[in-house]
Amino acid sequence: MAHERGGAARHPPLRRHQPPRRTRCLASVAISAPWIFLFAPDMISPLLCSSNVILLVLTGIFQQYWVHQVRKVRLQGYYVFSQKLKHIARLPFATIASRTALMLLIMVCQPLVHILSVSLLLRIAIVVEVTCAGCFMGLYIWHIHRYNSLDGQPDILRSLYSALQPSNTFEDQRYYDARLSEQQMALLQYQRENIHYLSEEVLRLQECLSKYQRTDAGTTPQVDLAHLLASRDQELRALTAEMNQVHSELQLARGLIDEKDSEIQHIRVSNNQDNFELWAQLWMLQQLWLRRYFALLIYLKLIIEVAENTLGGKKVTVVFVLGGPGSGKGTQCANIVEHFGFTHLSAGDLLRAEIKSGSENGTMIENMIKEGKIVPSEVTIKLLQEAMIKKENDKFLIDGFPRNEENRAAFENVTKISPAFVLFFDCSEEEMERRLLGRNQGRVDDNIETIKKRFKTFVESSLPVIEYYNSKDKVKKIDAAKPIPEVFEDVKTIFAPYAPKVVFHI
Ligand SMILES: Nc1ncnc2c1ncn2[C@@H]1O[C@H](COP(=O)(O)OP(=O)(O)OP(=O)(O)O)[C@@H](O)[C@H]1O
Ligand SMILES: Nc1ccn([C@@H]2O[C@H](COP(=O)(O)O)[C@@H](O)[C@H]2O)c(=O)n1
Repeated sequence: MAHERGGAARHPPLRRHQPPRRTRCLASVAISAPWIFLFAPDMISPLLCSSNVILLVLTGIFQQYWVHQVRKVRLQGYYVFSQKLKHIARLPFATIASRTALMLLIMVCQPLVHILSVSLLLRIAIVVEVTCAGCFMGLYIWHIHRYNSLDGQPDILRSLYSALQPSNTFEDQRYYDARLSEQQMALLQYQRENIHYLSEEVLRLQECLSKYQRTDAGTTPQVDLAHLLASRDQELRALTAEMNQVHSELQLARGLIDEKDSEIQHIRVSNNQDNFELWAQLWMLQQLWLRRYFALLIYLKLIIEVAENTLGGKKVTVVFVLGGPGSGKGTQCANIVEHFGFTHLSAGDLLRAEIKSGSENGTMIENMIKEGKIVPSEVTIKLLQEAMIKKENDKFLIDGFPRNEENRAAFENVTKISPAFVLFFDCSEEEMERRLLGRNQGRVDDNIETIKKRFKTFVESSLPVIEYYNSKDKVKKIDAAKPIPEVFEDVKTIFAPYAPKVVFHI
């Protein structure tokens, strides 16, 4: 962006303007009039006055042309510079107008003027007038020359926002109070269009959000989970496609501007002003696309934010609790629930409940558990999603999940939920084995044969998942070999940010 603008700024389209030859001729005639008309002294004063009036008219026309040029400088985005030029462009006309008025006054007051002859006074007036006008013209030409060698960037954006900026100095105040140029107005118009566009997008977003809202006061949301997730995925895909399209259109616009930049360089030599207009249009077009592009990026960010870590219309916090079998995950989760208000979802418990419910997957799950193997992800994820939706809470401890890479990837893909962190209970196999054999809860997998298989599965499949989250700096490791209360002290430190807020009742 800066490149394009800079490029354009390096090749300003204005050319240096000389005062028309006619004006110069008239000025010389006016200066030499008193001497030309020596043979007819009575003619000098009226002739001087009339030539001055003609000069005034011509300067007026010439001023119009300059003002038009200044407008082009402003349109190009050099607002401050055009403000300076605007005043200078008016000075020659103002000088000639005031001198003409003075000359006419001298003529009218002729009988009262005794100090110097009228003719001499007129000559002095015209010399001063021509000198001043010449100086101002020179100043204008010098400024134009400076402008043509200008390497800065247009200050249009500064002037556009100037009205919104607080100002301290008087100069600033004058600058801010200056009337908005047409270019500024155009940019404001584009901003308005963009705001309109954004508000439409916000409405669309709100519509999307309403789908996630609960429809009754009960605990069960009236929304089909699969449909909800599918439509969210579709929205994301559509938006990404739209953004890609806008991006390619933006590239196209940039390409065109680059092309026109080189043309403008050529035009600068040939003094063709038409393509400058084209450049201005392209610059505006690029601005439009850029604004649209950024608006889309913001929109995309919003959508992603909405899509991520959302379930049944609510933002959820998920903590994965991992560790070897018997490391004490379930024991500590119960404490966390009590102290920090989380909902505990044990993948193993959900699978065991599924067996008990007599579901068609029951036998398969039971066999997998007996073998210490990991049940296919879709079964476990479905159970977890259902459990999460059923609960009112928005803070979940997911215990014993993800157990392998497939579990992890599938959960993130399907739910778009990533854990706030992973709580890892680190314990030796000897200690875990001792605890499992002493658990005495009648579990089919708490026998030495299955325990050995479960340890193997943990090392081969679950540890890589912990490694994965560790590489993302998400693992909080706990020494789980310590006694239960000591382990919980460490756990408490980690969960301190999730402590329920103390409410003071008056
Ligand atoms: N820090 C500890 N010190 C001693 N015993 C513990 C400790 N933590 C838990 N235990 C005991 O070890 C046994 C297993 O604990 P727990 O069920 O919490 O482990 P787990 O990690 O959830 O196991 P699994 O993965 O098999 O479900 C329980 O009998 C429990 O009372
Ligand atoms: N994500 C999971 C979690 C558990 N399993 C199976 O359940 C068994 C018991 O799990 P615990 O967490 O209670 O120890 C486990 O050995 C697995 O067979 C699973 O498949 N997937």
